[in-house]
Amino acid sequence: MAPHTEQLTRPAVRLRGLTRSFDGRVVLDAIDLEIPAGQFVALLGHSGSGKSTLLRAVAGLDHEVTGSGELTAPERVSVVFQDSRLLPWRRVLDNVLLGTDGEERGREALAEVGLAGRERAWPNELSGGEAQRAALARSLVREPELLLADEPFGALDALTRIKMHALLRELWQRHRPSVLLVTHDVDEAIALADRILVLDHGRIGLDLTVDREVPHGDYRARLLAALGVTEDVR
Ligand SMILES: Nc1ncnc2c1ncn2[C@@H]1O[C@H](COP(=O)(O)OP(=O)(O)OP(=O)(O)O)[C@@H](O)[C@H]1O
Repeated sequence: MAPHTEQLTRPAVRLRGLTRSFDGRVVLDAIDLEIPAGQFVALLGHSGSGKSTLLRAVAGLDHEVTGSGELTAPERVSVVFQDSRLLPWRRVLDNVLLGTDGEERGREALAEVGLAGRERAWPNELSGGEAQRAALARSLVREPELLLADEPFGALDALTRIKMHALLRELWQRHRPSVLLVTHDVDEAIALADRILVLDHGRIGLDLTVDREVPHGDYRARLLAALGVTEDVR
């Protein structure tokens, strides 16, 4: 394969045999995974199934991961968490720019997330949804090849969450990073992702490609079944 073609088709993330144990308890059990460049992947699983552990490993935040194989991730990675993690003593624009230069790009990123005019606000003057918008702007400014998001909308009310879904999907379409989104929410996963993984007993139990033409309900039933949840309460 020509080097150029190889670069275009090389996966953004590649895990081979990724294993993680805590006190002898295996949480990630020899996981193999490839995420192509530009793909939007959601990671579902029960509480405690290891979703955050997997995300932290890919982010390079876990230095104790042992694997029989490899863990490859792009150089430019941004991480968004459930709380915005804005520094309270810096204004919104300064938070967005932290560790970078290019004020103009910071202003543009704030405008992209609907926060034009709030550059000089303090983080405690923002609502929860606005703070998460600022966190998205901070991640965008770094033009990440990979965006890792750990329950980024988990603390938001239902209406704000719907707006944030639309925003994230729009930003992804414009910038096309690969995305790995950790979520508990089956509907969020279907609304946003092109591929949904279910983590179960340390392994990827289901790897589902989402076709936007197929009704959401079809995926919902399969995902709930994979998660061992039944909706029939009669
Ligand atoms: N630093 C740690 N030390 C010990 N055990 C840990 C540590 N981090 C995670 N674990 C354990 O690993 C398992 C997976 O945790 P993880 O946070 O990855 O789950 P999760 O799927 O993200 O859960 P949730 O959906 O509740 O956030 C849990 O049993 C947790 O207690």
